[in-house]
Amino acid sequence: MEEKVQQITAWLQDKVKEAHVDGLLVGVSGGIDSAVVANLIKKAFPERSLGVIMPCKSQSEDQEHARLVVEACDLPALTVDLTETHNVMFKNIQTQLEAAGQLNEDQLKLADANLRARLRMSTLYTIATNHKYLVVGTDNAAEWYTGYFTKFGDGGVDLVPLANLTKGEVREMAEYLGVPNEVIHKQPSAGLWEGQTDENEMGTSYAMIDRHLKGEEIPEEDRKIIEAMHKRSAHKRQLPPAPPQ
Ligand SMILES: Nc1ncnc2c1ncn2[C@@H]1O[C@H](COP(=O)(O)OP(=O)(O)OC[C@H]2O[C@@H]([n+]3cccc(C(=O)O)c3)[C@H](O)[C@@H]2O)[C@@H](O)[C@H]1O
Ligand SMILES: Nc1ncnc2c1ncn2[C@@H]1O[C@H](COP(=O)(O)OP(=O)(O)OP(=O)(O)O)[C@@H](O)[C@H]1O
Ligand SMILES: [Mg+2]
Repeated sequence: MEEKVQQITAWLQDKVKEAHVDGLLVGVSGGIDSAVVANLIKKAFPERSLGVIMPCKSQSEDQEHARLVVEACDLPALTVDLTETHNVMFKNIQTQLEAAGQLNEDQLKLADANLRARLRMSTLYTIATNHKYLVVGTDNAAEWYTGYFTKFGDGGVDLVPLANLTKGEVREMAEYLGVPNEVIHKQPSAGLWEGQTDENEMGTSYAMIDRHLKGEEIPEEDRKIIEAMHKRSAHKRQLPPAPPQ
């Protein structure tokens, strides 16, 4: 882990130099992935890194955990509450759809959730522009492979330092970096709706995805779910297609 942390830290420093920017920032949710990235950007740029905490109807426990994370690694942090912004924007869109007779109730929860992720992205880029920093993403190999992120939301970032680490390796790195225990041991959740956990929504577990990524045998049912997610999300890992010339 020591070597991996050093490699990623050096890579972050190279990327900032190449981009001629001044530093790095990350959205800190109170979950393990952003906790690890918070520690890595602080190591890479002790004086030029920032955490942004963006509650959006979030559970207060998550906010507490986010604070614990930034305090434990001494990362300066800003809090931007997006609850009101989200309410106003989502209600406005919903009203127009309703008036036009086009509202699809079945998609409401997902649309609401993805808007939160995209408001966070917009907030991070606004702050990044202000500071001349890059936006650092938190997707790990399991999320990247399955496309378990919002396109142009939490997937809309400049660098993805954990993209080659399985969820298990992220956990190991979190332990090595001294991420608070309560953050390491809670259920992974995107916090997109009440009671949501990643594993409930996906219908498989990070342990299974990790094993599949390492080339190990897993039950056929899990393999099918994972491969279907991978195929369905191919567009998220590519640039938007344009017609041939
Ligand atoms: N073939 C294709 N070619 C080009 N574009 C295509 C496309 N198929 C869909 N699209 C576009 O992509 C959109 C669907 O993708 P997207 O908007 O991402 O939405 P979608 O993949 O449906 O939902 C996002 C998923 O990521 C999860 N998530 C989100 C945020 C954070 C986390 C977390 O772990 O923290 C997890 C969330 O719970 C949900 O399951 C469609 O609305 C359409 O615009
Ligand atoms: N309330 C929030 N404040 C700031 N950033 C957030 C918030 N919610 C989500 N994010 C950003 O979106 C990313 C994606 O969320 P995701 O749930 O995958 O990661 P995590 O919360 O760090 O870890 P876990 O998967 O274990 O919950 C977060 O890592 C973080 O960068
Ligand atoms: Mg989370």
